[in-house]
Amino acid sequence: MAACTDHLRLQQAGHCETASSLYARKSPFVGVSLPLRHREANKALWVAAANSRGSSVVAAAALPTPGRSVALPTVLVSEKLGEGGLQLLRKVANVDCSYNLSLEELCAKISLCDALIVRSGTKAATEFGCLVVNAPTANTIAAAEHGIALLVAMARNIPQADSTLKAGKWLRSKYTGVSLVGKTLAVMGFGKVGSEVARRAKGLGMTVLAHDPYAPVDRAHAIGVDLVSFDDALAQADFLSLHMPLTQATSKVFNAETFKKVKKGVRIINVARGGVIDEEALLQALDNGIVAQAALDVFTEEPPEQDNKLILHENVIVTPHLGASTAEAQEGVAVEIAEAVVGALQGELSGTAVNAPMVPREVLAELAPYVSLAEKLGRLAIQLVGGGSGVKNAKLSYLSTRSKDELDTRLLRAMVIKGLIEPISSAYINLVNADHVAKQRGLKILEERRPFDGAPEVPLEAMEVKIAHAESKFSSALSDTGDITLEGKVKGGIPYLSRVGNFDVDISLEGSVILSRQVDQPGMIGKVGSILGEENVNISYMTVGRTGPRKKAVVAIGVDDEPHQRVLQRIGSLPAVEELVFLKI
Ligand SMILES: NC(=O)C1=CN([C@@H]2O[C@H](COP(=O)(O)OP(=O)(O)OC[C@H]3O[C@@H](n4cnc5c(N)ncnc54)[C@H](O)[C@@H]3O)[C@@H](O)[C@H]2O)C=CC1
Ligand SMILES: O=C(O)C(=O)COP(=O)(O)O
Repeated sequence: MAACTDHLRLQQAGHCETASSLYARKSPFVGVSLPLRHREANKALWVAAANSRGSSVVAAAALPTPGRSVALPTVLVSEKLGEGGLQLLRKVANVDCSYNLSLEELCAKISLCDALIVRSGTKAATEFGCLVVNAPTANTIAAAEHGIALLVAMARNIPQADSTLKAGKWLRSKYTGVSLVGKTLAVMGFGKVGSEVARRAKGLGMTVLAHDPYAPVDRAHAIGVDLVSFDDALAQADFLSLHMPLTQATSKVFNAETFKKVKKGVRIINVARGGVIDEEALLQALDNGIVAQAALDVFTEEPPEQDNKLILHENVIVTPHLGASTAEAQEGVAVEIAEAVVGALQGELSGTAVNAPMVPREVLAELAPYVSLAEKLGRLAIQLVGGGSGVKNAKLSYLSTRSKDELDTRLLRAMVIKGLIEPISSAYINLVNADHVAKQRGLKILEERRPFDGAPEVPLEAMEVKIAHAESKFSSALSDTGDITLEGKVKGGIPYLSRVGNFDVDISLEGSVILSRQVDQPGMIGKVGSILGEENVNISYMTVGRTGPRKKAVVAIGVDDEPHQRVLQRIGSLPAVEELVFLKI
């Protein structure tokens, strides 16, 4: 397969990241990962696939930064896209339609563009923080119609009869078919395509069952379909039509064991993904008559080898992944994907993202200051780590009136991870890849909600970030449990640091801050202020958090610029100052 070869070549050339290898089917777009890797870390890239399982990748830089704007974006369309979609794109972007690029050309171009639209199958890019969106609905009917077309064509041997007649043979008895009316069709996967197939099969007078562990019973009943177990579906079906996605759970789910459970002479249609069938096992089942016929639009490897025995089998009819290939579907898909890309380029969140949780726009607006707080807490916490203890566990606590359903913390968690990891790595982190990167680095994130009896319109009263069992270069940041502990709040839309370790503070989280622990005594603020004044460092604020009068105090001094090391040493050498740290916010 060309795509695989290209992928291999990329890997051999050392360009490709394993985790970002893209599921490629008809085209060499596996190479997408290469330019992603070589892009500037924070430059947006969006890739869109104009189909239901393919993908579009959106530089998730746009996600955690509400209101971010992209000036004159360039969209690379590297597979044919309907005119309606192109027109939409041209309104907001430079559109480069380059359909027959070599892998190298594609890679060169992609590094200069903001979005890439392809037709089939990417599912990675997560590692690079690129949001993947797709066009999941516009080809549903086309795929369902193709399923029905294959069902009927298979039952009546139409492809075989057609080709033999064209070869001059008039074979009437050889191609006696089977009737559909009264037969049982089991729809495996009762989603968008499966339910449309079911609807149409009922119109053909078939009894339709469906197996789908996640489908709502009501929706099935509304179409007059019973949901049954996998084994019941196999046991009852005269025809099996496959419409589930290819996942870990469905990979080769139709295998030698499965074929032992089917009615002898069952007929199978697959317009989903080749990988849901163990093709070797199907070939055997066809050879020994367990499966009478198969109609396949999709294959494990696409395009398949020319001598593929399954494809050449006389009881198998095939099409080259044509499920979505109607003029209407392609135009619909073009518009659907173009709208998703336009929205994404304008900083909106896509409703069709496949690799990121979707946060509705109104929720995003409400959470915006907390998003900033979360990142800053993470960023400060990591700067407080010292010694060789490492960072293995971070615990995030949300003090809120809201229940789990009412406060979606995924975005906040992602931003804490961003704050924790970005300062210590070259990773670019956003909502898409935060959990992935944390996991990759062995950083465990625990979340906890603490109920708060306050105004329900405030999403979050306070947020706490703890780095568990870490050594700190500022020991006052450690709570009693030995964790680096920071708590923050949002006041008037502005993020504040409200606690450091056991010390209550009140620090607006902007600029930079010098934290010092000292003995609470008269004259200290003046002394520190004079040093900073002499050194021409502008103070934006100074706050004192103390354990009690004349006991320990943590003084936070907001400064506009990073002071010279000498300045910090001068403050640190004041007799009352016990420890000192400079933190960039
Ligand atoms: N041949 C072609 O050109 C086309 C192929 N497709 C493929 O058809 C398949 C279905 O697409 P849609 O209906 O749009 O997706 P969908 O997401 O709407 O439906 C998939 C259904 O499968 C169900 N499912 C998941 N795991 C399952 C399992 N283990 N057993 C049974 N059901 C399971 C889900 O609950 C869902 O209801 C996909 O694989 C898609 O890629 C879609 C369009 C065109
Ligand atoms: O939408 C899907 O899942 C498809 O398989 C269609 O892919 P295509 O757009 O025909 O490359």
